[in-house]
Amino acid sequence: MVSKKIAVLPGDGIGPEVCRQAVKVLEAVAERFHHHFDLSSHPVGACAIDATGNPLPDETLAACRNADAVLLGAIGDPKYDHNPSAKVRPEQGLLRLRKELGLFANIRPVVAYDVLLAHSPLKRERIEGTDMLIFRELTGGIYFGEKGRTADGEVAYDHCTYSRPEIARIAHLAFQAAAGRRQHLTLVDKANVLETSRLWREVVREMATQYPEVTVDYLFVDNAAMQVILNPTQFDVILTENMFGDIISDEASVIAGSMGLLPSASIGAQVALFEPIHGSYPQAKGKGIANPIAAILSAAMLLAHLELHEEAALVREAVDEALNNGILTQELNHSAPYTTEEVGNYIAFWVADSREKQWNKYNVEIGLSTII
Ligand SMILES: NC(=O)C1=CN([C@@H]2O[C@H](COP(=O)(O)OP(=O)(O)OC[C@H]3O[C@@H](n4cnc5c(N)ncnc54)[C@H](O)[C@@H]3O)[C@@H](O)[C@H]2O)C=CC1
Ligand SMILES: CC(C)CC(=O)C(=O)O
Ligand SMILES: [Mg+2]
Repeated sequence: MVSKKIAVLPGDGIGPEVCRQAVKVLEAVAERFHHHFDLSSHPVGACAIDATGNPLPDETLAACRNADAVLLGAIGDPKYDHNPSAKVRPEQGLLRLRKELGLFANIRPVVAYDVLLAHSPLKRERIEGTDMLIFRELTGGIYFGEKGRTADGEVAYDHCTYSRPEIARIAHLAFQAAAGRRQHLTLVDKANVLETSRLWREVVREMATQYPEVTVDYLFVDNAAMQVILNPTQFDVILTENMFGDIISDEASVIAGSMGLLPSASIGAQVALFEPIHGSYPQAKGKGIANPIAAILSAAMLLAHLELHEEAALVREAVDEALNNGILTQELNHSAPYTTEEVGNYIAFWVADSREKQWNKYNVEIGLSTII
């Protein structure tokens, strides 16, 4: 039995709906394994602005610092997206949270599920077998550089800066991951144009001598954007800066079949945070159509981070079971879609119950039930 404090930040739009399913699955894990998860909910994003005027209230940040792990839904609201002059924005809450917690590495696994190959608009033979890990730098680059306007408002700027230590710390993680996988790392940059990208290349090239077993490729981001959907099986670990990683990973979700399938882990020096790669998908809010699997797989990554590997494997197994049995939301199951809640219930039930199910199946298969 373990006892863990998990801060839950549902956020905006579909965030609360998908988070609820992930929490249900964590509760099923706690029940199954007799763990104690202290799950507390805190506002971030637009809902936090509405309640307090601050997209990251002090209380929320303190709860995250105090927790063993953080689970986040998504932030963002059209009332800010459609108001470019808004001074306080939901995204500032998430960016500040990442910075305050020192979450410099965002890890986004992308796989092509056999059972969903037909759901991707991409050709089956191109994507079959895809298994890549994207390491996206998360606390630097253009998202965090100085931004502003000239006095007359006619010129705007967003500065992109990277330091050698900022690049080195995530590059080490990516090399280590590659060493434990298929020993292949691709740095995605724009070194033909950007000075920051040239520094990324320099650092990675030097570091490569420390990881002789890892083959390193260098790819310009425009070419990478094409290669990721043209020939994704060539990639093992992709390492890239903040904005390129944001864009490339949304694109890569087409391989899996839906944005609603891709989880992520953000790690750094302190507490780690887990969130789906998608946003608050406001068009779907309250309709019960959002896919909760990205959030549930983020919870599985959270469990693995807490060294609860058997528990994480069970959640992934339950997700596979849902995929294999067509227990899917409408973007993946057009003919007989399940709701967000139904998919969550199926997975949580499977987690809570799977051992008995396997045991019963085992009994029947070897005839134990007739012997005993
Ligand atoms: N980490 C975060 O909290 C993020 C927040 N955002 C914010 O979210 C808001 C909406 O941004 P968008 O650009 O529309 O991106 P989005 O990721 O919310 O939605 C883009 C599209 O992806 C699909 N999608 C997303 N989540 C899905 C799910 N769970 N199930 C099925 N399909 C899903 C839908 O087709 C949707 O139209 C904005 O305010 C934006 O700033 C965007 C990205 C990340
Ligand atoms: C909403 C942004 C701050 C970031 C984003 O799109 C992401 O982290 O995927
Ligand atoms: Mg994004």
